[in-house]
Amino acid sequence: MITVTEAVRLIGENILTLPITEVALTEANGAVLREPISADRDFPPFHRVSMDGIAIRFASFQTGEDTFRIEGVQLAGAPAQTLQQADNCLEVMTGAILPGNTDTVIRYEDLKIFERNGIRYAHIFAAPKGRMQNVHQCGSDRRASDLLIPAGTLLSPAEIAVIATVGKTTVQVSQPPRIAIISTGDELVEVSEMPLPHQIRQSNSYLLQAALQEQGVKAERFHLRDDKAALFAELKTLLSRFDALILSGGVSKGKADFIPEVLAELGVQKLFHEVAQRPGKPFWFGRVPDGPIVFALPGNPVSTFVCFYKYVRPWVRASLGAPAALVPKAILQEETVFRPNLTYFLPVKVAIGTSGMLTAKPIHIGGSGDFAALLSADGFLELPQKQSTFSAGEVYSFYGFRNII
Ligand SMILES: Nc1nc2c(c(=O)[nH]1)N[C@H]1C(S)=C(S)[C@@H](COP(=O)(O)OP(=O)(O)OC[C@H]3O[C@@H](n4cnc5c(N)ncnc54)[C@H](O)[C@@H]3O)O[C@H]1N2
Ligand code: MOO
Ligand SMILES: [Mg+2]
Repeated sequence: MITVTEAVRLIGENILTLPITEVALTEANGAVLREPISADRDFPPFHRVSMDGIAIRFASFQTGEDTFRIEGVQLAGAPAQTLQQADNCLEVMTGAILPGNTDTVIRYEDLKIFERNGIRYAHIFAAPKGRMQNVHQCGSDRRASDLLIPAGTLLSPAEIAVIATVGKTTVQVSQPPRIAIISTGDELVEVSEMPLPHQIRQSNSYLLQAALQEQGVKAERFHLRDDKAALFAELKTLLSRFDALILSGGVSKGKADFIPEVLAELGVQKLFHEVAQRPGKPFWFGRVPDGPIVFALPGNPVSTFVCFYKYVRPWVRASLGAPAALVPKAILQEETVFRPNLTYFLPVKVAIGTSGMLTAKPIHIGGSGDFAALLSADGFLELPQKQSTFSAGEVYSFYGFRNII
């Protein structure tokens, strides 16, 4: 049996190198960028008016002028006009290009427009502070050809907006790994079926599929019976078709727990079996040398859940080439005692305390088969192996499974 730290290390040594694929920008959110994105033009690409009002020449104001005849209107999206007479003005709108021969914008709030003899004037009553007031100057944010987004960035709406503005309709990203999710067990029937008294509907593969979907991976689901020959034949095919298999069930000590044996016969090299943790102790991990990775997770649903969030999710991110996710700490709210010499993943409900830190309230569950209890939880606190009493106020790593922050 190995420690949680050791398991994390061994998994970290078996990260996939995924090919690059080109996707539509509209499909790229959440993907990992595999090309650098540079500015095609200056940001902003022209002197951009940033307030609705009038544009003048500052020099005219400095000569004592405070009332300007309005020559016309410069709207956003219209080519630049040029002020004809130095002591006149043009009305300008936010987003418009600054008209030629002007260098200062005064907001409508700081002036009054009046009409005399059919001619419109703007009288300003708040002095402009200087040249280029209310002008977002060409190139002041970024310069053409500046690197904007390095390869390896996990794309969020902020990056999508910038990629759009540089004119890319498609973008190179990591191709998601091909993953097969395989539930095993003769007691399991499909969701659409009516289970007999000794059967249950299988849920783990749906849990895993949904959790992978959140990582941008569309995994295929399979179900296999507890039959050694069938497991051998089916897993053989799946190993040839996928980059990784995520199995659930059949890895403990039962008479029908054939998975470790069958994987060994198929040439999957065991990297570890059994991790000093609860839940999830019987976790098996291995790899076909230079080939697919196999996560064989314990079948109890809470164990499958914990192993996914602690081990599989970070592995998917690393394989995609994304930086590791931040693991926040949360303040334990109630004393918790756990004596076995194992790391304990405690289901908790989190909130934000008065200090702004996450607080974690333990959720009591009826063992690792009680996955309905997770409906009240937000994630797990990792309580270290070396300790057995965990006092209220102590701070531990939190692995969340809800989009709440
Ligand atoms: N003698 C021992 N027995 C067990 C040990 C042990 O150390 N010694 N470990 C226990 C622990 S801890 C766990 S966790 C389970 C792991 O069992 P397996 O990985 O072999 O999984 P199964 O036996 O196939 O199933 C366990 C349990 O989970 C249910 N299950 C399985 N797959 C699904 C699914 N897709 N959806 C919903 N539920 C599923 C299954 O029906 C069983 O109830 O072993 C303990 N035993
Ligand atoms: O560790 Mo098992 O994973 O308790 O249910
Ligand atoms: Mg079993």
